Amino acid sequence: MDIVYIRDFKVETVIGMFQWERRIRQTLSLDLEMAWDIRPAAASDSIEHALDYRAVAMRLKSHVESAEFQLVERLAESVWDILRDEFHVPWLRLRVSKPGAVRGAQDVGVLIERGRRPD
Ligand SMILES: Nc1nc2c(c(=O)[nH]1)N=C([C@H](O)[C@@H](O)CO)CN2
Repeated sequence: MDIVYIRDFKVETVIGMFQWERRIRQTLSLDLEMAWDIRPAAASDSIEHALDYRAVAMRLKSHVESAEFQLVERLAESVWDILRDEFHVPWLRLRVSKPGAVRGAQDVGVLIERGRRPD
């Protein structure tokens, strides 16, 4: 199985369950691993056959910046919905990190795997 990835993708959004968090924007970091057979793109050398990581990043930036979720869980699932439905990604591993949310920890968050992992 091949992977197209985006690492430490920082996006600002309203996120959190506390009142003070509803009034500010916080920076999240997303790490994505998306299953994709890269051989057709390698053979054709054409973006048409590739999972365009720039297009994915731009779509997710727009989505996350305009979202106002309380939980990182909800945000993670919404990212999977977009990748599955709009980009036809068959399998995703996604880490959503919220830096500085817990004193003493570098970051906290969720790590999910969704979809069917191709062989
Ligand atoms: N499993 C989760 N736990 C917590 C979340 C969350 O999104 N998922 N969020 C918070 C607060 O918003 C926190 O980030 C503020 O410091 C607490 N626990």
